[in-house]
Amino acid sequence: MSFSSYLPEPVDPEAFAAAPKRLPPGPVGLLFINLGTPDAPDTASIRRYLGEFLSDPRVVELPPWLWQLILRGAVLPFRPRKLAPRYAEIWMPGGSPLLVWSQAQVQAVQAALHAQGKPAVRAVLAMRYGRPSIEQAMQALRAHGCERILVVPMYPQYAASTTATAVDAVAKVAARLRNQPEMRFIKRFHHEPEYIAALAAQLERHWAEQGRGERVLLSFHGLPNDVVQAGDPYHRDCMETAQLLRKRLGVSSEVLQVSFQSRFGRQKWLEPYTEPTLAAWGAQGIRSVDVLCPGFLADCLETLEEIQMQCKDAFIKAGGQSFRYVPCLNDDPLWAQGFAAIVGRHIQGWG
Ligand SMILES: C=CC1=C(C)c2cc3[nH]c(cc4nc(cc5[nH]c(cc1n2)c(C)c5CCC(=O)O)C(CCC(=O)O)=C4C)c(C)c3C=C
Ligand SMILES: [Fe+2]
Ligand SMILES: [Fe+2]
Repeated sequence: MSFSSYLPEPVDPEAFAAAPKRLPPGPVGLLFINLGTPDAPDTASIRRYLGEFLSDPRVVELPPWLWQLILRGAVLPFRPRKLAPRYAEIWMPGGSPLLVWSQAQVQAVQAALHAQGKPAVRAVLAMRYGRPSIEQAMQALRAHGCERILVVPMYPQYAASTTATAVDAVAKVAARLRNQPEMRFIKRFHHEPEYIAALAAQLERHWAEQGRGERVLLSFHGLPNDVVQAGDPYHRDCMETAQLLRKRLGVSSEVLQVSFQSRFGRQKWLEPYTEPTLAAWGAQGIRSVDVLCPGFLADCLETLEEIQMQCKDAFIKAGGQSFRYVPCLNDDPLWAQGFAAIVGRHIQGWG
C-alpha cells in the first residue's frame, strides 16, 4: 500500500455541488437540571434515590470502597425509613415538591422566552438522579430537532457536588452520540441582577403581607469544609449573593445573616449552622425572623421540612415568637422573566 492512500481524495467540484443541503439547526434546546427526588414518599423509593445520589463520588468524596461499605451498611438500611414520613408530610398532589416546582419553573421560563420574542426554544427538565433522567431529556430535545443545547444546572451558586456532576452527566450521554449537538453550559448565576432582584422582590412582598421580622436569615445548603478548602468556590458564591442582596435591600450585615443547613455525616461542614443559629437568636431575645433559602430555586424537603418545620420548632422552643418562612422562587413570574433573560444572554448568537 502506498503512502499516498492516506492522503485525502482530491475534491471533485461536481460531486461537491451535488452534496445535500445542510439541515437547519432546529430550535435551541434548554436542558434544565435539578438534583432529583424520590418517585414516591415510601422507603423503597427513597432508598433507590439515596443509593444513586450518595454513590456519586462528586457528592461524597471518600474512597469508594470505604464509602460503599458505610452507605450499604449504615445509611441505606436506616435513613430511608426516617425520611419517609418527612417526605409524606410535604408531598403534593402532583408529586414531590422539588419535581412539581422545578417543572412549573421550567414551563414558566419557556413561556417567558416565547413572550420575549424567542419562540424557537424548547425547554425540558431533567433530574441528575432519578427521573426524568438526563438521557431521556436529551432524547426529547433531539426528537424536537435541537442541534444546539444550553445546559442550565438549577443551582445559582456553583458547587462541584451539584453543578459539576450535572455537567459530567451530560457529557457522559454526549459521549455515546455519533452526531453530537453543539453545547453550552451555564456555570453559575449567583450574582446576576435578575436573580438578586427576584429574591429582593420575594422578601419585600413577604414583608408587605406579614410585616418585617427583626432579622433575616439566608440559609444555604451546606458543604463539607474540606471540599471548600480544596478549592470549591461555593462558599464565596453564597457570600456574594448575600452581600448583593443586602445592598439591594439596604440592610446591614447584622440584620441579614448567612447560615448553612442540611449537614450530612460526621465531618465539619460550613458554619454557622442554621438550626443552632436560630436557637441562639431565640435565646438572645430576637422575637421574629424571616428565613429565606436562596440556594434552592424550588421548594423541597430541605426547605419545607427542615426549615419550615424543624428549624421553626427550634427557634420557638428557644424563646422566639414569630418564625416566617419565605418560599423559594418556584413559579414566581418575575423570576421566570429574569431567568429567561439570563438564559437569553447565554444563547446569544444562536438566533
Ligand atoms: C455529602 C452529602 C451531600 C452534599 C455534599 C450535598 C450538597 C448539596 N445538596 C443540595 C441540594 C439538595 N439536597 C437535597 C437533599 C439531600 N442532600 C443530601 C446530602 C448532600 N447534599 C441528602 C442525604 C439529601 C436527602 C435528604 C436527607 O437525607 O436529608 C435536596 C432535596 C431533595 C428532595 O427530594 O426534596 C436538595 C435540593 C445542594 C444545593 C448542595 C450543594 C451546594
Ligand atoms: Fe443536599
Ligand atoms: Fe436534610
